[in-house]
Amino acid sequence: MPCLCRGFGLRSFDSAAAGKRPSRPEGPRVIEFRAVTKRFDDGTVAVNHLDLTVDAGTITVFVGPSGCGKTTSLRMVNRMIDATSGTILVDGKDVRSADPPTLRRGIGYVIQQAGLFPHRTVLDNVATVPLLFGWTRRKARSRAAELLELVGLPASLGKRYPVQLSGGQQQRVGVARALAADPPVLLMDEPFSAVDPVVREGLQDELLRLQAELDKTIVFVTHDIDEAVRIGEKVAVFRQGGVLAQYAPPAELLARPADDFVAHFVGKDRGYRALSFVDASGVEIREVATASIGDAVSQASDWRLVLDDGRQPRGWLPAGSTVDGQVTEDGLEPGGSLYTLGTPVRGALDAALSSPSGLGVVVDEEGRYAGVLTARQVLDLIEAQRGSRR
Ligand SMILES: Nc1ncnc2c1ncn2[C@@H]1O[C@H](COP(=O)(O)OP(=O)(O)OP(=O)(O)O)[C@@H](O)[C@H]1O
Repeated sequence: MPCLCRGFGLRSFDSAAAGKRPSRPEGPRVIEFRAVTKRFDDGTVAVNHLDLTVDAGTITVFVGPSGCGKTTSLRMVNRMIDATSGTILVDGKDVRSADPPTLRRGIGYVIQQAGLFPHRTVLDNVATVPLLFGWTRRKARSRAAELLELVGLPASLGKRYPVQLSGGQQQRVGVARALAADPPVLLMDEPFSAVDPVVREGLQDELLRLQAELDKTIVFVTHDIDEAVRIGEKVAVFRQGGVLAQYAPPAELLARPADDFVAHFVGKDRGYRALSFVDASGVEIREVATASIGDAVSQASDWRLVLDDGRQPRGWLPAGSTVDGQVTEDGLEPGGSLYTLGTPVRGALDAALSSPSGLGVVVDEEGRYAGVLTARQVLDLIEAQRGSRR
């Protein structure tokens, strides 16, 4: 998908709104929690002495079991909840020194099930904040249309009401609405938890793509560790009582959990999942005999990979099989997963293990055959990398 955000970044928004609100720094902002505690009136300690720095321009994920203080921590940043003690700084400024509406103008907020206004069209939902800033209706709607495009929604959906959208589409609208003021900080509270796993993965990819273009400081709350390690550059694992158990990049969390609680929380197959963060560029791929649909192959003495006209893999011709005449789709065994060059080693291992020939098929970014590799090669690489870390 082409970059759709060019030309309507912060500057264009500010200039269009010139005179309507004070200017503010442009870059992403750092968020610091310093000894932050939240005790509710009934005595519940939701967050207990939290010390944590969210780096500017990163996606940081708060994860942990239900009731461990993730949402409370998030809401203290935009002062929907005030801390009992300690300090939260956004770009070095104590959030308590800002009045909440002004503070929230620089902090987008996305919640589960999008929280859209049901009686407003999709376009008007997204245009809400620009209208609050005093833009004309026409200009606000045109900005909203740009944002819908940015989050991958067709313009035709703008006229619908939220109830007429799928869950995934509603979430995209929620993200578009939160981006409308081009805030440097984005808080996202379980934004994708109400949609099915496939849609959810698409939304996660979309968020990563958006972030690569927009460079926000994003704090993302989830109770799903897989989501956390997929999108987080750093992950904060909370335990009951609002205590921070570990704060680390995903690879470190999986490889070196701080204690039994974190080890249990990140899951029993964490060793395998950690392979998502291991570079596979050291694996040497090799050639294998190939054929095309329609080729005449009298006797296949070894596994042969069958490619289509565009050199994309179609399946395997089993070793020892005798083929009379041409290679046809019917004579093929379905291939395993494909490993795309330049992606993590987990995909390479999966390609080898899922291939009927035992040879994992490697493709380039366009999906064209590039070579094959074995599980043994991948395991040797993993061992070598472990050895070099010791
Ligand atoms: N207004 C309140 N008054 C009293 N206790 C509260 C209040 N809001 C939240 N809590 C309690 O604070 C603790 C932390 O709640 P919080 O919503 O931050 O957890 P969470 O980790 O986001 O949970 P979940 O994953 O279930 O959303 C919980 O024990 C909750 O019951």
